[in-house]
Amino acid sequence: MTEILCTSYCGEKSTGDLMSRYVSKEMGYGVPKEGWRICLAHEFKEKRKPFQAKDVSLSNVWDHIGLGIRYLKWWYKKTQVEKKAPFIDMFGAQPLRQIYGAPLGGIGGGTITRGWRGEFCRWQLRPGMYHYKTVTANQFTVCLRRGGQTVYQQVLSVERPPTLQGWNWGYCGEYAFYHALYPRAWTVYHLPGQNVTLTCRQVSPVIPHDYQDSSLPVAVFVWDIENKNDYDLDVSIMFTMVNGSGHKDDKSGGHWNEPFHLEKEGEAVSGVLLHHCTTVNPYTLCIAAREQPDREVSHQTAFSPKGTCSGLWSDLITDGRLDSPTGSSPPTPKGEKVAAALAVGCSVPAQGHNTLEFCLTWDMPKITFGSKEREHIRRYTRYFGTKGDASPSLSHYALTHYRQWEKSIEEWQRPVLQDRYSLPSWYKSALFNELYFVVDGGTVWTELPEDADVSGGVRSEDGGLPAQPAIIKEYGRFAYLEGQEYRMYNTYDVHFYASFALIMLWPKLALSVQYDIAGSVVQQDPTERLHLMSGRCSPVKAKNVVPHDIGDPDDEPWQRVNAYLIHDTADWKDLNLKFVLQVYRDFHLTQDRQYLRDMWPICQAVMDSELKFDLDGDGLIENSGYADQTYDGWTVTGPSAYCGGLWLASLCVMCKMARLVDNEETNQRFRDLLDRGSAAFDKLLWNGKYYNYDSSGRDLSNSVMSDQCAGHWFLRASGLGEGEYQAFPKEKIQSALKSVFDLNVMSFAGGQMGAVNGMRPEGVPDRSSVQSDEVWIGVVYGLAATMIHEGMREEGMRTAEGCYRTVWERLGMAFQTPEAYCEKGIYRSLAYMRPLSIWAMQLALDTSQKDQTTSPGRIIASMN
Ligand SMILES: CC(C)CCC[C@@H](C)[C@H]1CC[C@H]2[C@@H]3CC=C4C[C@@H](O[C@@H]5O[C@H](CO)[C@@H](O)[C@H](O)[C@H]5O)CC[C@]4(C)[C@H]3CC[C@]12C
Repeated sequence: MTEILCTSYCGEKSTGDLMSRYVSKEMGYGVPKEGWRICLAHEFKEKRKPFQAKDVSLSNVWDHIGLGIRYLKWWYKKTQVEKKAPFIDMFGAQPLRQIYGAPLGGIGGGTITRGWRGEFCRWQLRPGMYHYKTVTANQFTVCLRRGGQTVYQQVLSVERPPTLQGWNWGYCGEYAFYHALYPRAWTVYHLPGQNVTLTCRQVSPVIPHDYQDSSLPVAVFVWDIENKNDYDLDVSIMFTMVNGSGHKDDKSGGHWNEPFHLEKEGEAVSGVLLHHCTTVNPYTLCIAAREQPDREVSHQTAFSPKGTCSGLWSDLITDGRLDSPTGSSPPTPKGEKVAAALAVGCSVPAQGHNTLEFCLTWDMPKITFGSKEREHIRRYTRYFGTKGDASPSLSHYALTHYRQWEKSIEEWQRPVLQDRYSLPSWYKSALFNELYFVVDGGTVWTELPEDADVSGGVRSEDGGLPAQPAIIKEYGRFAYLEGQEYRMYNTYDVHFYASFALIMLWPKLALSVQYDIAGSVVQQDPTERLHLMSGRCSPVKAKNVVPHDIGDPDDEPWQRVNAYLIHDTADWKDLNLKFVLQVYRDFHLTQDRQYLRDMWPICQAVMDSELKFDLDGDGLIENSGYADQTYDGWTVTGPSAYCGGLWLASLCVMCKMARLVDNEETNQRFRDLLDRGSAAFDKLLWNGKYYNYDSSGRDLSNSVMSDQCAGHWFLRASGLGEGEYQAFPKEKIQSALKSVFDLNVMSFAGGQMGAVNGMRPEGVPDRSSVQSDEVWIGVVYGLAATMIHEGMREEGMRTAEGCYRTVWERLGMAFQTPEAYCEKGIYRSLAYMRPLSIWAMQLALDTSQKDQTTSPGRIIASMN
């Protein structure tokens, strides 16, 4: 135990590494202690590559040749014939860019990610479709004036781009650092030789349990200026923004800019609207500032962001303000781009401080997905309308409400940051910063159309789902991608892990997702299609099974589910069980009885479907000899620790739910299955130390799987796992977790990289498949949560710490945590959903701290 604590302590130094090039002593204005901090001059030494076909080991090539050929044919048809983007592009994986910081914007209105060096570099305005492009002209520039003379003017960027040569680039990164504690981030710039420190605080309205402001496509930038000189200064900050996102559409012509001023309720804002007039999904960007008597706001409606761009530079340098012409700019001719600038100035007394406030908003109220079949209305339109004229009022609202947002954010984060359970620093950063994916997961949050019928008019015999569930009507529809590179919405086997963030922070959205999945369970799509792994054709969606995902944003999500076509997931063993387990966990945490009543028939239906996987009738399901579960590249045969464990846990919660709905007969039926299934599980899989990977009897069936206790994890997260609702003997779970800690964690990569998915008992990673020697960060956080539930808190923290430090401090993958990495060289699928499971650790910590008598509903309420 001592050793664990020591390593953990020493590990804290890693943050120091990210700051080793920082030369200033200034620590900025109001920057919190906890979070992810990096000097703008930092360079990550290790440069990893995305997993490619060439990385498949020789021993695994044979198993994948068929898939490889079929994928290639499918890819060719998709990209060259249909001219569409494949949902997974094996030949177009994003190279690793070690640049990302916290995204801007609330949930589901589109996102613009800024890099930690300040660049505007990752765009998701078209719903679910990412576009990675740094727009050079999008910058903040500072102008310092003393006694009516400009003494310093600098673009706050360390870049020295080949364009815009009339601007003063190349700010020295050693004088600045970035600090992220999502949903806020700070950049502290000390201005060398000027005795001035600027702190830019970036605030997005991502507020737990708030279903209004959290939907707004806005972000605020608050600039705190500290003047440590003995003389007064006039300071202006200029915000420049191109009309567009660095996409080729920016030059398609017809875009125009327009200055505006809006005054209401005694508060005024002004700025520039940048109308982006594309035929599909048009939008308006807006840069704005709060007007105050002692602040001067000025603008440049339009400038061309090419050439040297010296005009704008001299405009500002002359008097610290911009020309401020009236009237709109003409529409851009084809081939030309346009940009706008907004400057705000104030005086900062000697040894004093002052503040400037800007915001960025984008208004794309109506969206169509790739198929363009239907129009969807974004959630925020409920409050700001669908006309596309909301930017001024969005800006006004953001600039007059951001303080309240910050208050709520601080109240929510305080108990964790204040170290209630002596939590380590890295964990506080991980917990909040990993939350970026709820917003930057290609997330859409829409209104349910009046004519929509979630259950497709299909009712099960004993009642079934309402056509328009009240939760979806009131709280809208929510979808987030499996990953920015794995473009499928609400991938359910993965959401199982990630769902902890939603159920703990926005429980209504978690339930809304469940209603959509339940609606899809009762539907079918008999269209036959080829599945790439098996090479066989089968229907797109079978009835009474949980879908893999609810569709591809480049097609028509919700309407056409199961974009994933590698396997026929109607035959997957984990999806149905993951639905049942989530239903009960959600009920336990929300105490929503209507939800339980609505989901109960669906749970029964999917459990009945699942029962067909118990071919020998021993009460335990069998895997089918291929990768028929979330580890979709790792073959599993016969009863297995992972799916068998999920099955037993599901039987257990079915008993519990049967009791709650007063259905004794069903309780008995599942109790009988549970008794027989547990005995079979024990007999077939327990080896005295841990549960074997599977019971195939292959050489590798006794591999140690890091995720072998997933079923038990969910029982514990649901307040079960003991007494009447115990599916696994306590001592066996503890022994299994200890084996995983000793082997998958401590015997892998020096105990510094989390838990490898599969480990051989002799201490070498299981290399029998393309996924067994990977580390899945989201699985590791779930494993850590299980350890915490079982009283192995030090081990859990140590396990999770390895992943955080690897991803955020060593590999430069901040705000793009991947699905997987291997010990050396490669990673797979950047910006992935599963790591949101870190919130399961928080639930475990909360649960283990709370008095046994505390009602579960209060765990969520206390996060509120
Ligand atoms: C003949 C060549 C030398 C060999 C070529 C082989 C390649 C074409 C394949 C080798 C490995 C395959 C990939 C393995 C994993 C994948 C992940 C999967 O999607 C999601 O994965 C999650 C697990 O990470 C899972 O939980 C989710 O449910 C899935 O939606 C999609 C396929 C693939 C990328 C797979 C593709 C083909 C190979 C690269």
